[in-house]
Amino acid sequence: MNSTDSQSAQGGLALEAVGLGLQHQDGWALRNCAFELPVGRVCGVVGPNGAGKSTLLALGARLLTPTEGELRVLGESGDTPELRPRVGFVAQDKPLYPSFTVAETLRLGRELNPRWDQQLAQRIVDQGELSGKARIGSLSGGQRTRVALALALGKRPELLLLDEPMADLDPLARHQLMGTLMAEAAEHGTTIVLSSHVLAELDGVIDHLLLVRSGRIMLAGELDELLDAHLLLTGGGDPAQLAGHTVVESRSTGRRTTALVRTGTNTDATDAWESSRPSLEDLLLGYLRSPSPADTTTSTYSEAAA
Ligand SMILES: Nc1ncnc2c1ncn2[C@@H]1O[C@H](COP(=O)(O)OP(=O)(O)OP(=O)(O)O)[C@@H](O)[C@H]1O
Repeated sequence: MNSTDSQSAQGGLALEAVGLGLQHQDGWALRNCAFELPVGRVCGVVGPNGAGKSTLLALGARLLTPTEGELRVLGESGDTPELRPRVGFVAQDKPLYPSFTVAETLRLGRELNPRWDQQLAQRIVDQGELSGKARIGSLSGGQRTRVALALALGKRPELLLLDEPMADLDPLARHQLMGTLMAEAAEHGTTIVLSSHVLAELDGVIDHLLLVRSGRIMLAGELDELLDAHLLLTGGGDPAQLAGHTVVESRSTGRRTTALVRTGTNTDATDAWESSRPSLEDLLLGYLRSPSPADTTTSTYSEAAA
């Protein structure tokens, strides 16, 4: 058993991608991805439309099979019967049986899942004031999302994969359900991986980040470490002074330049600049605006920083 196997077997890693790629007829949705997500983290998956976020989550849920490489889930390489009850997945389109009532949907969850938590699932449904007799097909998009989250959380998975879970929820429901998710993570150590385009929704919630762009992992790691390793610099200095750092992205308006840099060893070079720790939004926008990763991407933050 190599060191990676033993770490996974001890439950150290919820996800571990090695040379992961998924090819569709038209091209690669993900290519050469490598990252590790330790158990117990709340991980945000961020990236532009078409970046590969849903593909990554569907690979984790074993709805897709890699074309190359692998994505180990809770230490398991393939789609084993033992893995299924341990992983919950809410897809972007929240597929549920439209002819079932809410109560029948929860009953199905109870019958299919050995660790089913009826109280939790029922509480999530009740908070949305949904009648057990209502048919799924008659619910609004946000109400269906609530039922889908009740099903996924009621399963009591060790790993919860959520593809844009909050997109069609009203602000109160969003706040309520995010609170329930965080309480779940804190109480049971559930690993939560959620994709979102709403950066404000992730701020203060996630402690791990995966930034996907053009099918590549641009950044992966603990959020605090990533933020600590970058600086947001503002000034009228010569951008050539930033040579001691790796400039992720810079913009100039008039004589002022703002640059997001990965800090290097030569910090004297930036004395002439105002510097601050970037916010999550600064970090994400900087990387999303930076030149295309297609030819230059490295697979993990630590490699990228090397
Ligand atoms: N079934 C499919 N057949 C062919 N190509 C596909 C299929 N599903 C996804 N793709 C392509 O794979 C790439 C990644 O798609 P994916 O849905 O994973 O992106 P995403 O980051 O989730 O996007 P969004 O933010 O818009 O949901 C895109 O180029 C998309 O066109």
